[in-house]
Amino acid sequence: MPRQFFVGGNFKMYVQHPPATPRYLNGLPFHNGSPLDLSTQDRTIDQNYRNGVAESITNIVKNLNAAKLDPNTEVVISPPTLYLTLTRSLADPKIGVAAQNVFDKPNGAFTGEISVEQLKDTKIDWVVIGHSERRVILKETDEFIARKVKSAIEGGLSVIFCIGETLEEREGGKTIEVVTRQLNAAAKELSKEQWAKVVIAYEPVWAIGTGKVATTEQAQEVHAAIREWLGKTIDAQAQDNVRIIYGGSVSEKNCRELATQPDVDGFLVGGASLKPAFVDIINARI
Ligand SMILES: O=C[C@H](O)COP(=O)(O)O
Repeated sequence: MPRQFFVGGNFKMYVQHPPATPRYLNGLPFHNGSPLDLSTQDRTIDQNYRNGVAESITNIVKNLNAAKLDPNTEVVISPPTLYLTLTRSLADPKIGVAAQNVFDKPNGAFTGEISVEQLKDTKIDWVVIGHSERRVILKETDEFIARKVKSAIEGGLSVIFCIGETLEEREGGKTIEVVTRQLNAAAKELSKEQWAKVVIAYEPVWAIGTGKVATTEQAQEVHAAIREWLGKTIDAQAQDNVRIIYGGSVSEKNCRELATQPDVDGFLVGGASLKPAFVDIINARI
């Protein structure tokens, strides 16, 4: 059976439409691990904040509910934690909702964390784990991420498991080595059957939020290598069935060509998922 096309929308911590260039850390523009020149700051973020985050998320979800979406595409949106229940209550039941993070422990004194059970209790069925913004900025390790993937699946969640190399690693010819290391960490924790609950998101860090999308050839090459890894390390069923989606500056302009690649089973969209053009990306195959 062909793999169902999958499009995830990661709203990150954006308050509405993302700024053209930077994201912010400690009040400073921050971009893929490097501070940015303050003169590039896009001040629309401040204006958007005054619109109200709940209001903007409500509008995004209502637009999606009203849009004509490809019925063959699975759609999952991922708002900031505070807005998960609002999003779940508003979104059409056929649209999935994902948390952007979860902790690996089931219960206890872990200030600021959220558990798998708490997500399930609020009808959240998906979680994004291993995003490079958490790997790079918050220093999450392969092993910690793998434990979170395991806890999430054992608790009944499905996982969008993000992997990908930095620019330095790509330029050093280490892309496959890096994604293999990230995948191997998860393989140590998961049973073969548990891979059925995983969507792998290949997101080259140098393409995230930069406007620099991987070429179709670059994306296909890494996706094919991941699929080969699934066959060799997990089993033939995982190789055939696990969806491998691409993330990194996906837009309504580049999605159609990327979607023609045999091993690109969909997208994880950041900035563009907050814009009306997200519908075009969901409909990339029609
Ligand atoms: O989770 C989504 C990815 O980080 C891609 O973000 P982006 O589409 O803003 O480049």
